[in-house]
Amino acid sequence: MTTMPNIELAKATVAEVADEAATKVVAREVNVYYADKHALHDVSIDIPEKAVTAFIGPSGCGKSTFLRCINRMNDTISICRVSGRIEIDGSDIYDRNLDPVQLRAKVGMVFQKPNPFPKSIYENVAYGPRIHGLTSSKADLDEVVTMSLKRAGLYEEVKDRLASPGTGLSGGQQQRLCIARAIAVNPEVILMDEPCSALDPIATAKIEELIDELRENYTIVIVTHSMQQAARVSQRTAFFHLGKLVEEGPTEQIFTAPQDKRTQDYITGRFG
Ligand SMILES: Nc1ncnc2c1ncn2[C@@H]1O[C@H](COP(=O)(O)OP(=O)(O)OP(=O)(O)O)[C@@H](O)[C@H]1O
Repeated sequence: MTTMPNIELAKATVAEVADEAATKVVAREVNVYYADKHALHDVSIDIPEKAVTAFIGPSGCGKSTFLRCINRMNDTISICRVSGRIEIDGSDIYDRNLDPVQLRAKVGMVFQKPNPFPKSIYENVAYGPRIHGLTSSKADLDEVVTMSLKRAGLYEEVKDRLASPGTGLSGGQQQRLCIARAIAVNPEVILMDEPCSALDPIATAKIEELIDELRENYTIVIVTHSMQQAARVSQRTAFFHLGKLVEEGPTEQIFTAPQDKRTQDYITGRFG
């Protein structure tokens, strides 16, 4: 049995959440190239609905590259080429007729560094619903903004200053604003690329709590450098190494009884 010191597992176990959940995202033999560099090799994985899946692994192993495949953010990198198949709810997201802008509303993304628009708190959240035509009146839009800020655990802190700039908030509040912005367009999947790496421990703890709450309504995939964080927030964990998905499974199993020696070496701190 392999154990990490001080590892505290997520409150909801896989048995309670992921095992019973339907599969939301299916990836089969996904390969990614940046020009001639083969960055991701034959990645196949099933990601369960309404659960948190963590991607872990040493720097440069391809975690972010694979995350970006799930909402076609790699399309924006000219030298990047993706092959294989990724389905969400059974539909091919690389279908030529599919509009990537619509896809990215359904599959929202939260980045490493909070990146609010240089606009008011209200406008940061209202922007997406407005451009996607999701609301029919100002009252509707107000309701979506309020609900999104509440779901992101930020409303109480900002309700009296919705017209103030989003960039004036603390780092942790800005990251929750970015989560509210993603939520406002009714996503089904939220991708988070190291969402706490620029935050202090208190702001990090708040985001982790929020991730646990959001799990009830959304499918969440999080890239993290912190194994403790993966253990605390996720029900499933996937370990990547040198562009390959080495092993994935219930988080508890990955951290206590990994099948592959590379996973074992990584989680016990032997490399990475
Ligand atoms: N835009 C890009 N252009 C060229 N190569 C890239 C690009 N993005 C990533 N790569 C390369 O692809 C490989 C995988 O990178 P990726 O950022 O996905 O890894 P990662 O596991 O997320 O790393 P980290 O933990 O350091 O963020 C690396 O070798 C990286 O240098």
